[in-house]
Amino acid sequence: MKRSHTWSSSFRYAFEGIGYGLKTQRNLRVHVFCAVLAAGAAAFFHFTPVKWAILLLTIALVIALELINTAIESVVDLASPDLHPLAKAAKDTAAGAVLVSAIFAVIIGIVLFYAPVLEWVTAK
Ligand SMILES: Nc1ncnc2c1ncn2[C@@H]1O[C@H](COP(=O)(O)OP(=O)(O)OP(=O)(O)O)[C@@H](O)[C@H]1O
Repeated sequence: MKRSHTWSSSFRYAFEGIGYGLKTQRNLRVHVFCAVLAAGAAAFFHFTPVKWAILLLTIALVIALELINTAIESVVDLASPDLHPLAKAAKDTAAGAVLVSAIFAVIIGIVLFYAPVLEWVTAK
């Protein structure tokens, strides 16, 4: 395959990868949906720049790990179409990385939103 190293082609391939992930991975679509909801709520509660930074970093981490997980799944399926304990280990640990980030994202979400939601509910 001919390889090109221009900036525009690198971006295009990266966006093709994101598109592939969105098309094939339901979990990635769920993460993106939750990220949009969280960003909307952050705008509603007028998050400070620091809270925005924490929220956006958390969103980026979960989505990036989901994309890496998809990449690992593809490589494993290519390299080991038959069952193999190392193929299982690769897929399961990659999935574990996504799970760890998702669990901590929920905890961070609670920390960030608890006070403003409580204030909003009690002010009504
Ligand atoms: N080649 C393999 N050898 C051994 N175990 C495997 C192999 N492929 C998959 N598995 C096991 O089956 C599980 C499910 O794999 P499967 O390929 O169905 O889904 P996935 O690609 O890991 O995830 P997703 O459903 O998000 O695409 C893996 O987590 C792993 O435990």
